[in-house]
Amino acid sequence: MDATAVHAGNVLEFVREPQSGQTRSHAVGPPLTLHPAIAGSWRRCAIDYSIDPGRRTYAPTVIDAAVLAERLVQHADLLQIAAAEIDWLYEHIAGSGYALVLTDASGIVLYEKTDSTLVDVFRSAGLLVGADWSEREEGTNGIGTCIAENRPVIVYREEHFRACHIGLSCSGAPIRDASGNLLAVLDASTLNARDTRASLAHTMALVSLSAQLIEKCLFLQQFQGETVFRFHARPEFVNLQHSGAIAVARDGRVVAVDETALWLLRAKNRETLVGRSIDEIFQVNPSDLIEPMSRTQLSLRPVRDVLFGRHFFLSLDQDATTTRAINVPPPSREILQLSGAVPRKATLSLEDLAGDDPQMARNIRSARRIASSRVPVMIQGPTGAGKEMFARALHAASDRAARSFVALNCAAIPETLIESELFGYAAGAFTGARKGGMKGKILQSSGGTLFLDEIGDMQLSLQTRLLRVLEEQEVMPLGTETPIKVDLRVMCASHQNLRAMIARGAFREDLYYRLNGITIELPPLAQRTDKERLIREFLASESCDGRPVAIEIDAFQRLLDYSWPGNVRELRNVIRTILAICDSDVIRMVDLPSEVRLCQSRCDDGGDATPSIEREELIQCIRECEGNMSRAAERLGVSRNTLYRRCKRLDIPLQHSRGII
Ligand SMILES: Nc1ncnc2c1ncn2[C@@H]1O[C@H](COP(=O)(O)OP(=O)(O)OP(=O)(O)O)[C@@H](O)[C@H]1O
Repeated sequence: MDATAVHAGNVLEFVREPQSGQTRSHAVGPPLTLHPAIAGSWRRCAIDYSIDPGRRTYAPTVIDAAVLAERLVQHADLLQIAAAEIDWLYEHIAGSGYALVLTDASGIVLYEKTDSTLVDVFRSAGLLVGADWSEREEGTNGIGTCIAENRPVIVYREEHFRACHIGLSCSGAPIRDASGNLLAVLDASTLNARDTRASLAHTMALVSLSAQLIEKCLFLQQFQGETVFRFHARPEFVNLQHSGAIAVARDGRVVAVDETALWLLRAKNRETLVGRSIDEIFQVNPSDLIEPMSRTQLSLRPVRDVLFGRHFFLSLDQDATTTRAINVPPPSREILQLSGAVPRKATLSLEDLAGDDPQMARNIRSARRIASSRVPVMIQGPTGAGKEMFARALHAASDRAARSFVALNCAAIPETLIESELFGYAAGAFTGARKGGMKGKILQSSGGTLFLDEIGDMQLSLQTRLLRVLEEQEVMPLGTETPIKVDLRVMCASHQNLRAMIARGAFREDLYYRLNGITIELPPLAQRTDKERLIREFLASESCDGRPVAIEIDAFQRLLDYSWPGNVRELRNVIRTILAICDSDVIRMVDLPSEVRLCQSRCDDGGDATPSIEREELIQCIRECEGNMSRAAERLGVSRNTLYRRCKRLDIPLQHSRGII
């Protein structure tokens, strides 16, 4: 017998036959309980590579320095992105005894990050730049086995084939290129004997998320300057890590898709998508899609996929042209101390929403004027911009404030249910109806306000019935014949272009005019000039333990510069997450979610549209302060550094002594 895998419960015995020289294995002792990936790897180690599992003396195999230098150059793009992500991940698991390792597709370590106190221990375990962790060299391990299996793999202590590695527990995840080929492996290894296999599942999840993010950044970098669409079933997730990415050539043909896109579209492999025209994947007109979206980059477009007809939101990627220069600058230690925590309000008033954004101020002026009238209000704006919030504030400012505000999201409930939800029904109106019948939303809102969210999703037949209710101010629940008088005030919201829907016959023109007494256009967050105020307010109101919040200027600036495709909702969620995970007194760049942190700030590249209103206001403020930048900064509630950065981003020329030239 040449080899016995005794260190994992006497599972396999490997025997080399003297005549043929071949190795055979057979089970001994308890039945085989190894994970299939580990069992497969052991087989390869024993049979294909003839590795002796018992040898305890160990020296890592390290490739020649010149070859290593070549590989580092070859993988420069990968390294730039991955190093930033690994450093971030490391910050979050620092002190827990882990080494984070990036290898190329052959298992050669290109980058590692280790607890400074454990550097020597991990080095002697072989986790050092240049070491070869292929399965052929080191037997079953988190890196080599991940490469061989081409999937995420946990290798827990005795599951390592070579006895010298059984102190290690490793979680390795593959990083693939845009064609789906293995490019690298990200691995987290620990020598901590207290970690269980179950606890490694959490590490594996973190490592897999980081690997996915690196993949996504590489994908966007590779297709920078080309048309890249991001999509997801939830609008808030578009442009985040969880969204799918599709690169499309000028003729509308798909050039590449990432792993998430495959998964979201339930495609078996890339071949089923690459080479097809985009309209064979989504129900869209390719020319419609690319042109208008590039003009209004922030808009999300609802689409359905051709194969299953499922809803997605699609957006043109805005960062695809900026990811090349991902360089995480050394964090500035300058800190912004914000005022003490402010209690969160359930409903904001129109005054609360006012801020100092000119468009919002106009909206609020219009809203106040018609607050107590029956004038129907149509609120338009991208997802998460605060349409419902605005409607609630308007209701609270009206003379109906003491009565109910009843909301119905026409996109969130099946078409078949909208009718009964809206109009209600009498007892026994249909099979399955509630015993006592149901008071519909229209009746519930009588005397108060009915808010119909995503009105564009209401089917035409219901639009006709709704129109009748509005005209006659009476409703007839299903299964009844007596109309009930109602006192209706309707507000609607939509992120769709209802006029375009009218042109296509998907929305009734007469209903549109009936609902559209005044239009409130909510701007995307990225275009609001009071973004800074909102960030400050969220940092104060979302701080759960009531402590005043402090944040590094650079992190604050990154929050200001991010494009916020999910608008105010996304901002609020991100700040909630930051406050929940930040365990020090100061929020730092590493506490920001990867999508925000890794977005190349617009002030760095200057490539985005200059918001002229912001520029004008800044110039005005500096002039009013006679060029005194400290005073101007104080007046704007920002640091001098932030003010200078903004001037640079908005291309405002300055003279050191007198502010604006
Ligand atoms: N001005 C604001 N101040 C504080 N929070 C806000 C503000 N605007 C929006 N929010 C928050 O953002 C979230 C999303 O707002 P809301 O639901 O009103 O957006 P929406 O435009 O109606 O979104 P959707 O199109 O997805 O229905 C809300 O939970 C609210 O807490």
